[in-house]
Amino acid sequence: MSYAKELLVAQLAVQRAARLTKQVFADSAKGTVSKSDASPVTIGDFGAQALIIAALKKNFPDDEIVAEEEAAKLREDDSLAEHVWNLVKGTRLDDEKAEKEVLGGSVQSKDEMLDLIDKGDSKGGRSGRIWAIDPIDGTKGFLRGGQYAVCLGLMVDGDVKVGVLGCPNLPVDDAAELSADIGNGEGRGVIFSAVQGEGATSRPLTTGALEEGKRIGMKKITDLSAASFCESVEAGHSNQGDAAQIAQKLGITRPSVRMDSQAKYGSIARGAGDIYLRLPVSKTYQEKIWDHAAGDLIVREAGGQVTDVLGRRLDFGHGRTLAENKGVIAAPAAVHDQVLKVVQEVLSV
Ligand SMILES: Nc1ncnc2c1ncn2[C@@H]1O[C@H](COP(=O)(O)O)[C@@H](OP(=O)(O)O)[C@H]1O
Ligand SMILES: [Mg+2]
Repeated sequence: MSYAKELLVAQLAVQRAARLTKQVFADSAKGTVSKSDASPVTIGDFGAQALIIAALKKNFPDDEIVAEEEAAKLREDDSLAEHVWNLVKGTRLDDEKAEKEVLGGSVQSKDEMLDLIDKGDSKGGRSGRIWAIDPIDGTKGFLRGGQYAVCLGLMVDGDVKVGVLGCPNLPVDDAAELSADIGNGEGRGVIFSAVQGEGATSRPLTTGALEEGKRIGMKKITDLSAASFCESVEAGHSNQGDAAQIAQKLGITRPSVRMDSQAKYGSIARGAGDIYLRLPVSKTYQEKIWDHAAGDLIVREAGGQVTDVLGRRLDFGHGRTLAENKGVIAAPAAVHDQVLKVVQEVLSV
């Protein structure tokens, strides 16, 4: 089974949505809609979700979609909806042909936009074709002026087949050192992609699918003490104390790099950094599939292994959440077992 068309549509959809988010990012208020500490939201989340779903519905009308946002807030507040609509109708790819022939052109009206946003309400599950969308992953990073990612994955019968991550604030250069710093914005913007069984690639976000991607691969490390690892900026998303103990037991001396969003998966997949740990803080939190689907495939296709802290593969067929998993360990396949063992010692699981 070839997923060439799905990959092309996903890359162009992410490229166009990322373009919308960049406009919001450039604004000092960052389009904040809600500052809720648990899950802040910006107008960029709604706009990017509408544009991605428009492209998916045009090309794959029967596929289901699991997306993070819903339009209820916009339906209650027309000036907010108008604001999002202005962004959505004004955002196109430079390539007119791709915009029209692949993405299906613009959304026709504000009402259509609201309906599209609400098409991301699938329950997910173990059968059929289901897309997972996180329009702005790492919203807290976005609001701080840091890293964020536009994320899209296709699952078929619960298995991720296509993954695309648009990271507007990561360096284009795959050889750049691991850092969450966005500098002055020069040389930034990369899109990571993978298709199951076909490897992972990166290319500049601005050229999107119009240019061949470059193969990426995880760093080959044998000595774990030389590894560098990354984790969430938010202490509420991943236990940083446990991570420090794990690093110490592995003999890692370099401080962890803290970075928001699935940009962490993309970074280690291209060998900028080696290990991504996401260690449960609360016993009850269930990870969301849109926070991991694309990254999980990209890392595995780049030569990595991704499991939870109990060593189980992430189960994307369970529904909208990874209810059957706890935490995430992403590392080069050759050393994943070693890392897992130490994680389990420290967490006593
Ligand atoms: N208590 C918690 N534990 C783990 N992840 C959480 C969490 N609360 C929120 N998140 C998720 O963490 C994501 C960001 O991950 P990271 O810390 O790697 O940047 C958020 O995505 P959004 O920013 O799309 O809401 C959100 O879904
Ligand atoms: Mg997210």
